[in-house]
Amino acid sequence: MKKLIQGGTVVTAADTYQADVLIDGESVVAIGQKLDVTDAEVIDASGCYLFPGGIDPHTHLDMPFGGTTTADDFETGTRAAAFGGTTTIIDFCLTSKGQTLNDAIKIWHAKADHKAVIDYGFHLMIAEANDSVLQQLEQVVNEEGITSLKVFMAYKNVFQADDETLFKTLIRAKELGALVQVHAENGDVIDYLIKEALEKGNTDPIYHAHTRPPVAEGEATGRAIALTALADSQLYVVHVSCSEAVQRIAEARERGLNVYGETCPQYLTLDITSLEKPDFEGAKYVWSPPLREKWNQEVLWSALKNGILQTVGSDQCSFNFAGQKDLGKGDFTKIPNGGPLIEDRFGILYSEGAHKGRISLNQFVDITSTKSAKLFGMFPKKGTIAVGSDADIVIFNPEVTRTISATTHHMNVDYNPFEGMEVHGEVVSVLSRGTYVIRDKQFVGTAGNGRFIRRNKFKRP
Ligand SMILES: NC(=O)NCCC(=O)O
Ligand SMILES: [Zn+2]
Ligand SMILES: [Zn+2]
Repeated sequence: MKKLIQGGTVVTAADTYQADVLIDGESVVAIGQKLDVTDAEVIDASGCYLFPGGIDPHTHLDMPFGGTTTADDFETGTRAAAFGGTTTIIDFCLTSKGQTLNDAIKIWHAKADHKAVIDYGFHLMIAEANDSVLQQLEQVVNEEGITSLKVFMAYKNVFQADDETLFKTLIRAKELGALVQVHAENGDVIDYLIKEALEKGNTDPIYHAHTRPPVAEGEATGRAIALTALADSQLYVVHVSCSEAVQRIAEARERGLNVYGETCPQYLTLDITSLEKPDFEGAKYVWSPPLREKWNQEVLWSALKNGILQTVGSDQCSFNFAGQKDLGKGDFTKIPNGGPLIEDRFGILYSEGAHKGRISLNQFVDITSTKSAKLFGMFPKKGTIAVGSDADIVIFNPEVTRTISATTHHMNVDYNPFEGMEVHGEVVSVLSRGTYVIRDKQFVGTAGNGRFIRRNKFKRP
């Protein structure tokens, strides 16, 4: 049966207007004032915004990391994402040296297919760029629809790749029409600083931050940009945390380079002091790059507002405090890096961004949905509310305030880094390709209903 959403305010990256939205099957088929439809289920959205479903461009679900595996898998993670207003995620498919890319992708499909409750795509990690891998990439991009490739410049002896690998990946990506992503921190320098800290007996969580200084992020960001310019390619810097990196991206964009950047809710709202919490609680706040001095937050907000950074990803990478984060008691290097954010990314951006006037309502949509759809080859099927687009729609009540807590969140993890934070606005219902996933704040979705998205090649937005 068709669905007619009545009385809501449609918000896209470009416009805000009152209209009814008619859905037939998986798509939006009409938008207009007082649509005259008799054979549709009517959904009353009076007083609510209708946002395009959020697109989270950065998640790690069911990922082995730091000697353990993330607490959320594709079922719990995508369910929590839907509760928070996200209808599409792009997860990072890991690879290792010697493994064929196809084998790695098969493993990631086995984790996701039959489990995801919302749509999903994959980015592909590049561990090495030998002739075989570079040749296999043709099939990955052209047939699998995996059109973004990730190179880690940090995590020495784990994921870190060298500059040759990054440079070759940039050149191949340009040939094939893929976007290269980097985790930009200087892993060699960090490795040195870590050894020095441990030798001095500095083992508490705060030393995670002290051994990963902003200059290590700024340097790697600048280096990745320089290699991108040399390769005449395209680059997306993930989880930008500090002014040093923002400056490099701003300069690159001013020069007309094809360079984009993402930040995350934690860098916009939390700061380095959280790592000093007593009783090892600082471990809950261990991300790489680390939380920074508070003044960086306003730099990041204005970079979002001014279009220097384009997206906000959750970098969802959840580990329980008990039994996982505590692997690093007595040695901060053993704390699994990452946190649970897939559920709160959208809501925090609305509340701290649009509600507080740091970004406009349309920018909120652009940053949480539209730009990711454009950069990652899904627009206009995803990322907007328009005739012909997938009916991925969030019905959002801006009038309510609520408090974030691990006791009420839906992620499979025993803490929430934003515990006690009051946020404005609440997701009421979520439709994924025309089907309810969340209805009146209750989960009504089905594991396996999420569809793998073969994405289009990179096109400069
Ligand atoms: N960011 C983080 O601390 N964990 C997830 C892995 C990564 O993105 O580097
Ligand atoms: Zn990273
Ligand atoms: Zn990540």
